[in-house]
Parts: sequence; structure tokens; C-alpha cells
Amino acid sequence: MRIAEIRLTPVAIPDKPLLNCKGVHQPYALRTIIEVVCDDGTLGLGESYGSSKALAGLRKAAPALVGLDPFHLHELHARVLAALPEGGGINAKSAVADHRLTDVVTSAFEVPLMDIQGKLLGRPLYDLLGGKVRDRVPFAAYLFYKFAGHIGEAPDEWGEVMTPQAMVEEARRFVGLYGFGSLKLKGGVLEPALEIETMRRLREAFPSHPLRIDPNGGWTVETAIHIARSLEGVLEYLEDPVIGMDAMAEVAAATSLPLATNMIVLQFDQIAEAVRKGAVRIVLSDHHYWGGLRASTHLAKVCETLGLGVSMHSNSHLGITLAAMTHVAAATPNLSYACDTHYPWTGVDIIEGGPLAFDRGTLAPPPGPGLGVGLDRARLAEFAALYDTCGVSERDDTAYMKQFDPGYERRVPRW
Ligand SMILES: O=C([O-])C(=O)C[C@H](O)[C@@H](O)C(=O)[O-]
Ligand SMILES: [Mg+2]
Repeated sequence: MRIAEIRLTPVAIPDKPLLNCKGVHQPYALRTIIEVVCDDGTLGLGESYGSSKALAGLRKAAPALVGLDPFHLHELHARVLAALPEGGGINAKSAVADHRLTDVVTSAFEVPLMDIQGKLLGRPLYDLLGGKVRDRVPFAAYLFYKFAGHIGEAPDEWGEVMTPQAMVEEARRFVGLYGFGSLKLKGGVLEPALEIETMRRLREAFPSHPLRIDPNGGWTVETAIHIARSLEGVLEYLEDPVIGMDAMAEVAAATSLPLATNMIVLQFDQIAEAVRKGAVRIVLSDHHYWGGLRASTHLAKVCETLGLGVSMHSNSHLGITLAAMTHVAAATPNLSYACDTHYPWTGVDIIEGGPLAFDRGTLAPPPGPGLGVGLDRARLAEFAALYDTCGVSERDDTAYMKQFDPGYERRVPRW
């Protein structure tokens, strides 16, 4: 059995005006849907980034994969490396760490190949990753400060969330709708005193929910140490308070709070330095840039060996990604925290049966075979058409923020 055809479909999906330290989410988030078809007709599905660099890499590597045996994942990686000798990162504007293009492309195709393997074997994908160690995977509510609505549009159903009290209401709604048992706040948006107050109010309103905050490196070392000390005993972990390995190590040395990251440890060769410097105690995995589902389980094993915790990162995404995250999380014994997900903010999907439904903040991996999700071709065509017409061709939170506030400047650290 060989790969006969690969189809790549960039899509745009509606997003909300969610704030972070670099600006605000545009009205559409971009993704690429990947279909790998074998010569017997078996179809594997995948989902990856929609940035132009990621898409160009996927398009360049795809022809080199025709003829590949879907079980030969080492050969997949070798062919991707050969097809993309220029390497590089995937983000147009990355000032700091970036995701390695060859890992992103390998991962984007590894998921559909494993979907195919599962279908051929008649087994759910988690069985190809060692079997599930949990029936349901816990996810965290991903809380964002937000504007009421997009430019030129009426307020959305979540309305404006720009104060600590409004954030408590957002959290209540998330927990009421989806049952999430952990809360993550995207920080670095309001001045530090207000974000400390937000976390304290969340603690009062949700006394037993683990809490975390992630300003994406939006604070100076001084600000981060002040905030960390103010929130000791309140947070389960503090994610990427500052930018850079040395700055993270400085903050880590000054607080009892464990630091987590998806910004300074993005590749296997960055783990040793982080451990040597004591910069992080928790690494966020993400199969889209760590090199795939198997690489995510390898990362978890390395973390176990080094005494590091494992959590899971997300970006705005659809159900193929969520299914893949759930399979790998179900098969990761030392996943020590609820996984991040942006999924509820998206609210639409291109998978059959519509969006996957959380129950008490958890998801069971779709039963398979493979990923256990199918494509709704009408919805795929709809969001592919939106990609062509929506006017967003690259994520740029800062440029969109300038439309709300012409004087806005991108500053990291901001506070
Ligand atoms: O944990 C993280 O750093 C993220 O989820 C990255 C995302 O890009 C987030 O900052 C966002 O959606 O604004
Ligand atoms: Mg993060």
C-alpha cells in the first residue's frame, strides 16, 4: 500500500477579538486541512497551521510523499528533510523562538499517516501510541480578555471582558457551558495589578479549580517576580512570564511557583539548557511543532526522566487537531495537567457531526478507527471559500490592534 494523492486545503474560521500581549485576534484564524489518500482509497486526515510559510512547506513536501508506505514514518521525516533543505521557521514575524518548519511539516503528515494505519488495523489511534492510560482527557478553560466585537460588527455573544469581574463572569460561563475543571488566563494584557486581582477573584469564585496565567513573555523580570510572589499559593503554574532562557531562570530562582513554557523549549535540543539553568519545571507539548504524535510521547518520556511536568499547548484550531490532541493525551501517562484548547472560541468545525462536545471539561478520544473523525465536505468547502475571500492571509495580532487603537505599539515585554 502506498500514498497515491495528497490534498491540502487552507481554511479560514471565524475567531473572536481575543487579546494577548501582542494585540488582538483577527476575525479569522487560518488552518490547513490535510487529506492523504492511499492507492486502495484509504483516507487519512490532518490539520496544521495556515500561515503562508507553513502552507508553502506543506505544498513543497507533499509531492515527495507520493509512493511512500504509510507505515514508514522515519522515511516520512527523511523525505520532508530532503524536500525542505532550506529549513527555517514558520512564523513570518517571530522575533524570538520559532517552530522548525521541517518538524511542523513532518507532524502535519504524520497524523494522517497514523490515521491511515489505525484504519487499516481497525484500531483507534491511541492504540498505536501505546494504548490509552485514561478514558477521558481533561481540558482547561482558556480565558481571554476581549473586545466586545470585531471592527464594524455588533458585540458577539461573549461581549466585552476587560475587568477582573468581567473575567470571573467569562469563567463562570465557560465552566457552566463546558464543565472545565481548570482555568488558564491569557495575561500580559492589562496592567499587572489588574491581572493579579483577576487571578485572586478567580480563586475566590473557583476555590478548587487549578489556575494558571500565561502572558507570553509580556512582563519584565522585575514585574514577573512581583506577580509570581503575589500569586504563590494561588497558581498551579506560571507560563512564560518573561522572554528568554536566562530571564526565565532568573524568575524561576525568585519564586516557589513552577514555571511552564511553550516559548523557550520548542525543540528537543533546547531541553538540556533549560534544565541546566533551572528555567522551567513544566514543558507544554504540542504535536504540531514537536514533530508529531510519537514525538510528543517521546517528549513526555524525556520530561519524566528529567523530573519535568508535561502540559499541552494549543492555538486556534478545529476538530481534527482536537481529536489528535485527545488521542496523544490519552496515551501519555505523565500528562500532569489539563490540556489547553482554543476550541470553544471557534464554535464551528469541518468534521462530520459538527464540533466535538466536552463533558465535565473532558473529552474521550473518538473511538476510531484511527483518529475517529470524518470530513464534512460542505463545511470544508465553505471555510476554504472563506480563506479566499476573508482578507486575512497571515496572522498579525498587532496590525489588527492598530485598527482599534492607531497609537498601539508592539512591545514585548509590555509591562
Ligand atoms: O500558550 C500559548 O502561548 C498560546 O496559546 C499561544 C496563542 O497564540 C495565544 O497567545 C493566542 O491565541 O493569543
Ligand atoms: Mg503559552
